[in-house]
Order: sequence, then C-alpha cells, then structure tokens
Amino acid sequence: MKELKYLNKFFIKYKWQLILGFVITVAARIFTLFTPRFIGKSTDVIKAWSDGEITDASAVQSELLFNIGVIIATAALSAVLTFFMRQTFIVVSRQIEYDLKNEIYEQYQKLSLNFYKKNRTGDLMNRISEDVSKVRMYVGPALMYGVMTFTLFVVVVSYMISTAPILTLYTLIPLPILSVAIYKLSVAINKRSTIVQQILSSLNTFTQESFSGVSVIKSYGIEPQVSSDFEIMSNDSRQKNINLVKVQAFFFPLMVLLIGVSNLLVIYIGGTRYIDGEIESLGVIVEFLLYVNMLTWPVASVGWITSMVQQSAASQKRINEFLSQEPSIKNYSNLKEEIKGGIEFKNVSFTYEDTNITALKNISFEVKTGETLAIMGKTGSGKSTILELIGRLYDPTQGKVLIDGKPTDAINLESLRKSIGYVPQDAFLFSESIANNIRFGNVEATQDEVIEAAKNAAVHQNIMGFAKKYDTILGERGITLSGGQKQRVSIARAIIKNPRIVLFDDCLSAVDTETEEEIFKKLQEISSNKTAVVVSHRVSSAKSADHIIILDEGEILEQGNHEDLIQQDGYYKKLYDKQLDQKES
Ligand SMILES: Nc1ncnc2c1ncn2[C@@H]1O[C@H](COP(=O)(O)OP(=O)(O)OP(=O)(O)O)[C@@H](O)[C@H]1O
Repeated sequence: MKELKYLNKFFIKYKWQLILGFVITVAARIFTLFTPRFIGKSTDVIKAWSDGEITDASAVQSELLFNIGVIIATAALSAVLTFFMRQTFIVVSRQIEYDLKNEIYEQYQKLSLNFYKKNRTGDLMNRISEDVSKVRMYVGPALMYGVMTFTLFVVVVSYMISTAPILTLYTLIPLPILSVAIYKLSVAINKRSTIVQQILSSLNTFTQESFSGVSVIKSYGIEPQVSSDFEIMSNDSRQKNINLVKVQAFFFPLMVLLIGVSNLLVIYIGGTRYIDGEIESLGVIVEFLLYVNMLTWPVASVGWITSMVQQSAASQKRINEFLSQEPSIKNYSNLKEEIKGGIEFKNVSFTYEDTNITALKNISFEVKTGETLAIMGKTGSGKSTILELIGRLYDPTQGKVLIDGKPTDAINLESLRKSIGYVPQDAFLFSESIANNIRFGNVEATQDEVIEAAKNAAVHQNIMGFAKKYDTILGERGITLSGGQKQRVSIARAIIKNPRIVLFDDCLSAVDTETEEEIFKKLQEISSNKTAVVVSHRVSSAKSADHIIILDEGEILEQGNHEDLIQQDGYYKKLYDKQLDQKES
C-alpha cells in the first residue's frame, strides 16, 4: 500500500474540496436515518390505534401526515446532498486523474531514447490510460464509498445499539460474512477481467496490425490464415468472458441471500424479543428491517473497496516505476548559449546499452563551422549513430563529442537541440495538415515561410498538386504521401527551423538523383554558413562535401575530400565507378 502514499500530495492539493465532501457525506447519511425512524414511529401509531390505545382518528391522521412530510423532506435533502457528495469526490478524482496523466506525460517527454527502446509502446500507453483509471478508482469511488460506509455505519449502528443492543448484535452477524464474500468475489472478478483485458488488447493489436498490413496480407494471399488466427483468438476471448460472467453471476444472488438472512434474523429475533416483552414496540422491528437494508450495500462495498484499493496500489506501483526513472541524458548547464556549429569527435566509442552492440570504435574527425561532412559506409556501420551522438540523443561510452570545442554534455540541452535540424532516416509525419507538419520545426513560422521551406526542399510543386494544397491532411484519415514526398516534407521541417547544424540521415534515398541534386543545390544556397552532416549511400550526395568519411563496422576506413578518396582507390572509388556506370547505362 505504500505506493499509494505518492497520491497524498494530490489529497493535500484538493483538501478543501475533500473536507467539504466529507461534511456533505456525513450530513447526507444523517438525513437518511429519518426515514426508518419515522416509518417505525408511524407503525407504532397505527398499532396503538388498532389496539384501541388511541381513539382520536384525526390525531392519528395528522401524526401520519407529519411523519410522511418529514420522510419526504429528509429524503429529498439527503438526495440533494448525495448529488453534491458525488460532485465533490468524483470531480476531485477527475482532477487528480488529469494531474497524474500530465505528470506521467511530462516525465515521458524528459526520458531519453533508451527508455523508449526498453519499454513497449503498449506499456507506455497502459500506464497513462488504464493504470491511471484504476488509481482514479481509489481517489474517487473508493474514497467516497469508504467515507459513506464509515459514516453510515457509525451513525446507524450507534443508533441501533441505543435502541435495541441484543437485536443489533444478531442483525449484524451476517454482514461481515457478506463483506468477506464480496471481497473474495471481487478479487476473482478482477483476476478474470484482467485476463479478459489482456486478451482484448492482443486481439486489438492483432486486428490493428492486420489492417495496417492489409496490402502485404492480400499480396501474399494469406487471408484464410489470418482469419483462422483471428478466430482462435476471439474464441479464447469468448471463453475467458464466459469465465468472468460465471463469477459475476454470483454477485447479486449472494447479496440477496445474505440480506434475506439478516431480514429473517430481524423478524425472528425481533419477534421473539417483542413477545417476551424485551422490545417495547413493533416499530423497532420495522425500523431495524429498514436499517439492515440500508447497511447491506455499504457493508458489501467494504469488500469491493478493499479489492479496488489493492488494484490501485498495483497500478500506482507500475506508475511509480516510470515516474522514478531518471533520464539518462541530463541537462548539466543552465546557461543558454548561441551555437556556431563546429563539430569534433575525439576518440569516440559507443555501445548501445540494450543490445550491447558497439556501433562506433575510436572515431575521430572534425567539421569546421559552415563545412559539410558526408558519411558513407555499409549498412549497420554506425552512420546514424554518429548523428545521434551529435544531437545528444545518447552520450558517448568513451571519448568526447565537442560542439564549438565544448563537450556536448556541458552545453545546455535546449540550446543544443534548438541549434540542430535533424532529418531522420524514416520520415515521421503526424496526422495533421502538411503546413503544420512543416511548422513543427518552428511553430511561429508564417505561411510564406512554410512555402519557402517547401520550395527549398523541392516539394512545393507536389503540395500544390493536392486539392487542399498545404491544408491537406496526412495520415490515417488523410492522404498517404509517397516515400520521397515524405522525406522532402521532413527536410522542409528541418529547414524552417533555420538551425546552425543540419543532420541528414540518408533522407533522400527515396528521391531520384536529379531531385536530390536540386535539393542539395538549394541547401547549399541557404546553408552556406551552416554546418551539415549528410549520411548517404550515393556518391552524388557526398562528392561536393568538404570532408567525407567512409565507415566500416564502426571504424573509419577512409577519409578525405572527393579527390583524396578517388586517389586512394578504395571503397569510395569503387562505389563512385559503380554509380557512374549505373547513371550512364
Ligand atoms: N537503438 C539501437 N539500439 C541498439 N542497437 C542499435 C540501435 N541503433 C542501431 N543499433 C545497432 O548499431 C549498429 C550501427 O547502427 P547504425 O544505425 O548507426 O548504422 P547505419 O550505418 O546508420 O546503418 P544503415 O545504413 O542501415 O542506416 C548496428 O549494428 C545496429 O544494429
């Protein structure tokens, strides 16, 4: 339960609403007491009339009318207060849910790439949706029903004891049994519904994947196989749902049975004690019958609340695991600074923590401000890793990455990231308009600036070809751009940021050579004073760079400018000849 202590700060934050809720709950419960009390009184009046103890019919009538008036008025008051009780407790729980979701989301934003590699997206989503909803059950309904049960129990039972202590004892005997039984049942229901949820989430993932990959499924003609896999999974889901329903079906019969037993006890014990003269009026029995029914749900809810609190604790434990994680990339400098763009790697080695793959081994090179570096090499040779280290998505395992002569970890993280325009290998676009996707690089950019960036990335003409032009929505409910168009929108996004350093990770692979050359020409025009690092498989992208590095299994195989490397007659020269041949043929 110590996990739930984390939530105390929210209880403190919303203390006044909660105190108000508590006061309202107590008042609402007190008013509910009037109904049994006045029904009991009315029974006694009628009994006295039928026994001939009262002979004035109008007196009986007016007393009954008064009692009815009191019952209606107090029940109405209690109903209004119950409404406000929900308004306080449940509204506070929604506020806490909102605060907690924001806190988790903020933490997600702070955590580094490593965290995302280690945890599946489904888990991240679950923490922020399902786990938070379960925690809300503790801060909302569990707290509200807890307070309600407690106040009702204290108020009703103390009143019952003062009226007829022995009868109270017998009446209450079945109630703890009810509470324990409901607790056991709730635990069983929760276990089974967790299984149902898990199956539902795999079923959702399966369906989602098969819809996203529908073109692969159809082209391979594996629809029957996919359908039969789906059938197996949904069959399993049906079975688990039936198992859940079987336990749920016990809930109400069990409650009815135990209420029935309590009622019988009140009638039997109450009746015999009345005959023995130990209870003075019949009204007490009627009153007690109503009390038993009033107490049943709160007592049953003790078991339900207990299991709800246990579940919330488990969820909060999972949330705390994420909240307590420190980002592996920390900001050590608060000094915002202007970055010029000189880059230097000094004996840099880097090993990915999750796979233990050493992607870079003792790499050293320098790119002066305003120069262009091209990185080439076979797939998996560590090209993208170099860009990730420049953007400080990771820190080097050994050696130093310097920007303007300063180690990247000594530079203010925000200043560093602001000065970099990174275009990743897989262009990621949001389900938003094209203009907003470009504006992502600079949210304050005007429409003219967006158009200018798109022109420089050679994608303006394509965009103008769409019916809604820059307002064309991308993604699931919008249009799908071709691979090359996506890459160019992603480049426009980096350009609009007007960064000091541009990092292009093989981001023109889906573009034909002519367009590629056009883009590079434009880039050179607009970025003459920017430092550029370009990863490419094409010599055409690399040859005009000031410096070229050829990587092989994390090590520098060759380096120099285009002429130097042609003379070295190694990997670069072979690639150059091959790509020249291809262009000519
Ligand atoms: N996030 C990661 N976690 C673990 N290992 C990784 C990660 N990214 C890359 N690697 C590994 O590091 C090595 C270098 O990868 P990197 O992406 O830098 O190569 P690359 O030269 O850019 O390849 P490509 O040309 O195919 O993009 C590879 O062996 C790869 O499997």
